[in-house]
Amino acid sequence: MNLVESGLEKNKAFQEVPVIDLQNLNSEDPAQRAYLAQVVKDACMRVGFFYVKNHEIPETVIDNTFAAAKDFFDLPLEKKMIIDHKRSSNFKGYIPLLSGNNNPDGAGDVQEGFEFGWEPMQGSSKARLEDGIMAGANIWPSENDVPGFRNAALQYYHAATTLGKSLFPLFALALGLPETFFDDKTQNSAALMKLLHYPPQSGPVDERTIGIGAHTDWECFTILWQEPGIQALQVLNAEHQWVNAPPIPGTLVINLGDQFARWTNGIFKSTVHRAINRSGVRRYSIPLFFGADYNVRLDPIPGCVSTERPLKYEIMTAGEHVKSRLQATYSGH
Ligand SMILES: O=C(O)CCC(=O)C(=O)O
Ligand SMILES: [Fe+2]
Repeated sequence: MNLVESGLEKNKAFQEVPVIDLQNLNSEDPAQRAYLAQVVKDACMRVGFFYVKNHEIPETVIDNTFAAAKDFFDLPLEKKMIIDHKRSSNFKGYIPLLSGNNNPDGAGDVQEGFEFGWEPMQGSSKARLEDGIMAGANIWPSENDVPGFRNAALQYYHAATTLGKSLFPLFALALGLPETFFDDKTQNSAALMKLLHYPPQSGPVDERTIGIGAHTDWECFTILWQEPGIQALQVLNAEHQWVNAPPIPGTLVINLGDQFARWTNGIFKSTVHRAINRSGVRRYSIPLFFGADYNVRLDPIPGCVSTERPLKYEIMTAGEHVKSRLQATYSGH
């Protein structure tokens, strides 16, 4: 069965998000890697979301970043506004409550965030290729206000992008491509990371004003850490039911975004999701959006276009897509 045919077969509504064990991700045995790729392929075509265990981001790195996020969001608003994302190029820095609107029918997301992109660990001299239209330095809160924040956030960023890089060969195998297919398209770790804080919402909640409104992510895939013990994330299935994706201890969520949907002409699903915090307490999450290098054109991958499945998307570069989505989300509403 070719990719288009198996994509059509998978249109049944899922009822839960599968859990995938990454233990054999770097196995020497190609049969083990091929088996893992089959499991991933099913999740990508049917759900667009899966949990991963044995992801190898150390627990201490997660704990330190979680603690740093809490310290940052606890700062007085005027300190956070010094690094308002509107002052930076490409929306780096602090994103105040209600300033983003992921769902165009919504009235603003009930979350505040801090967003940044690649930079070397302090002390490293590693250089980077040009980011073109997505270029822009990170802006950080002062070290006096949140000691250790920058270092903790960068540790997590580098651990998560290492995980992200190691997933591309698996996605390539899942698409029937050589494992190295994405190597030259993902040299730069074009990944944006966000720390998010969702205040609780109680009583009758207006569907237009929730933690993060219904949306798809924009890059190839997202690596999402959710605070343990708090249900908030929901994923939309083909029957328009919201399926809960609660945090599962020891796992991260991986969800596909628009760049993979565009590259595969919709065979890999960029699934709609949202988050609502009705837990009564604050909730934190950490998404890292891992994309193709910003100058890469998202031409459809061989085998994903046919007469029954004509090209669905206008072709653009990865950076053009991310930039246009950022502008739409933060342009005021
Ligand atoms: O906080 C979450 O669980 C989801 C966040 C999300 O979907 C996003 O930032 O794109
Ligand atoms: Fe998302």
